[in-house]
Amino acid sequence: MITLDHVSKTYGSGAGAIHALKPTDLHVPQGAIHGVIGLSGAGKSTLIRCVNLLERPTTGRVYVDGEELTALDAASLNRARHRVGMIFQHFNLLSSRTVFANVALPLELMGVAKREIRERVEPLLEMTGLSDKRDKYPAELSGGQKQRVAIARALASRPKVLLCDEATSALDPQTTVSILELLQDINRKLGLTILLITHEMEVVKSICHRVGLISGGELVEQADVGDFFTTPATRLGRDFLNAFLELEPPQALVDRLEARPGDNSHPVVRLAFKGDAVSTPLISRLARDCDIDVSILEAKVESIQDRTLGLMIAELIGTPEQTAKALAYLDSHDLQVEVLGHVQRDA
Ligand SMILES: Nc1ncnc2c1ncn2[C@@H]1O[C@H](COP(=O)(O)OP(=O)(O)OP(=O)(O)O)[C@@H](O)[C@H]1O
Repeated sequence: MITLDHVSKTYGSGAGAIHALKPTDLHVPQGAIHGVIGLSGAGKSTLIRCVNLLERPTTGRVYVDGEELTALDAASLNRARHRVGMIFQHFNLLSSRTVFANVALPLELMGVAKREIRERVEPLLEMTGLSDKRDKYPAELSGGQKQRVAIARALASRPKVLLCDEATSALDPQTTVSILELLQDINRKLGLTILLITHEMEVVKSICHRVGLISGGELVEQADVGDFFTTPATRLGRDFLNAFLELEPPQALVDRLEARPGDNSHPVVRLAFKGDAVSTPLISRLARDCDIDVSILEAKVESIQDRTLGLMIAELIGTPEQTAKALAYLDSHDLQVEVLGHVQRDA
């Protein structure tokens, strides 16, 4: 439904040029909810704004619903944009128009007759839970209600694709949940394809099917959400996941961690179990088979959509030979092992 073929965006030229988006390929199939996550300045906004050509890409081609937008003249692009709705972090409503009139605006601009506008806007207000707010002005609404108006307005032209630019970043956690549920509902009921950008893992975890991680203007990894939350492929992906899961070793331990093993030190490991490994008594087998002690420092189990993820920070206590055998044992099983460092036993 959305295809980016080597799309890049460079601001400025010469020595001062900013390569906000390096040549990027992306495909979002019909009906999918696809997230793009990244740190501030990574290029998220640039990427999403290239999809509807709010930013004209420097190179590459953009296809939506089988049509190459980058090949269209201004009038055809204007028509094609009706198939691409967009919502923004700060809602972008017209303060002088009521809720009804804000939602009706795109239809007025398309020249739709008044009666038909009414027939199309009323069900959208109902779907977004705004029927009793139809005559209110944006200033009289909460942030969540404003975003609902923006969603209804984006849907007015019956788009095939909805672009969400940090749509929940200005909302409190509870309102965020209700807006994400609305987006999921719309995706299911209307089969609408959604591309969203966010810096919040919670958003990706809640509603996305697939996710891309963007860094320095590059999509550095793309994965199904279940895989991204269990086995991120990049260091940055793991950093996002660890920050989200809040599974960091206690500071007192971090202060004692050394990069290299010492005479009487033991490895401290972070383990991520997924699938069957979560319910396997791996740690007791590890202790038995490798003849070591395992001191569990932190542990938790998370549900990520239909997957279960177990996480643990543990110290492996034994002789260097025993702990080396234990690490090899862990490596040979279906889990992710990261040695965080080594700690002196008697320190
Ligand atoms: N119009 C512009 N002119 C020049 N540089 C720009 C322009 N827009 C964005 N940039 C630069 O491009 C890079 C990517 O910006 P972009 O807004 O896409 O990042 P982002 O991931 O959306 O960040 P944030 O989450 O902070 O909004 C940044 O270095 C930014 O400063």
